[in-house]
Amino acid sequence: MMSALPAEFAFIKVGCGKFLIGHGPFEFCAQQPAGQTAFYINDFFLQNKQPWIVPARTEWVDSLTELLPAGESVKIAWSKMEADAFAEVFAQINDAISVGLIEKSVPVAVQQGQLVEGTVLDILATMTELDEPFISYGYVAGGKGFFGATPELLFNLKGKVLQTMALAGTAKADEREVFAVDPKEIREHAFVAQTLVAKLSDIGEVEQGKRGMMDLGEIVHFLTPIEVELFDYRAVEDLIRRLHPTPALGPLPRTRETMKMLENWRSKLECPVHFGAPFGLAHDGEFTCAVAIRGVHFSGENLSLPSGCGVIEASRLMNEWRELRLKREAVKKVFSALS
Ligand SMILES: C=C(O[C@H]1C=CC=C(C(=O)O)[C@@H]1O)C(=O)O
Repeated sequence: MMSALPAEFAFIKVGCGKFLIGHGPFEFCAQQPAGQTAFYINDFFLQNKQPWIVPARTEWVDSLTELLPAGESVKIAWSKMEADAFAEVFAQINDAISVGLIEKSVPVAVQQGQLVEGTVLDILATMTELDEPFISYGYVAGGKGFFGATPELLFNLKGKVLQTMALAGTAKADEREVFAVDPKEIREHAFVAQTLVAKLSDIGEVEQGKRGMMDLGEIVHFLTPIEVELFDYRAVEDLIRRLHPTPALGPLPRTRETMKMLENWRSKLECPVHFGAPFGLAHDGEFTCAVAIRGVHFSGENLSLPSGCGVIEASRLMNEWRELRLKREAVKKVFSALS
């Protein structure tokens, strides 16, 4: 029997499937609980010691709205986006690139908002329930949480078969022709694809697909599908640490030092801790892990709408600033109450 969402819940909907809802209270575990349905929810820097979350019970539903209370109207006071802090970080990334410390990093700009009327569940109730290639995800507990619809899969694992993708390079859909031949976008994408292949080549037989385009309506991205036949069975946690963050969300090269730089930039720009983090589900012998982008994060009445952009040597501040807005607008379109 279906029941209203409790104060603590997690959900995921992969592709054209149903929503799996995990109802709290949750049990938090350090290791993947064998043979049980469990969510994997960590922060971006993988600092959560108990990222495995076992719900008290789970249910599959066709639509989330069935579980949500009849929506109240929502009013949000959004702050104006100020470019100063982002411009400063952008300049620091440029400096780090020019002295050869990094080739790429991914700063995040955040629009802050204040919920003046309605609740976060009323926002969730306005979600357009998207199918492939989107993965819808969410986690709410203790008055805090986040939800979104991401186009980015970190990986899917079934037995020894791992599927992943390089997803990077962004344009407005009506600029797809010039995007398709833009050397800066192609290079930015290639960094991600090459890094994924390099990280996977020593643990399996890698098959890299052709670079294509993922069409999300208003936005397009470059997409390279990658499939790997692993030499051995591997723990999910080990694969997450190997792959996350890819240069779609993290620095290239990824070292302790470059991760620290990104941590400083993200905290200066008030990026929510779960933005860009792995969000997974282990169920029925399969593990699916999304990259938690294109969502809204909240704590009480305070909302954050983060978006990130890959910065390489050829990146220009104005273009990146526009891309960040494009990505925010895509989220506002999915959750109409945010706009
Ligand atoms: C970091 C985000 O997008 C990533 C996924 C696709 C394309 C991206 C890009 O072109 O920069 C980003 O790597 C975001 O949506 O906030």
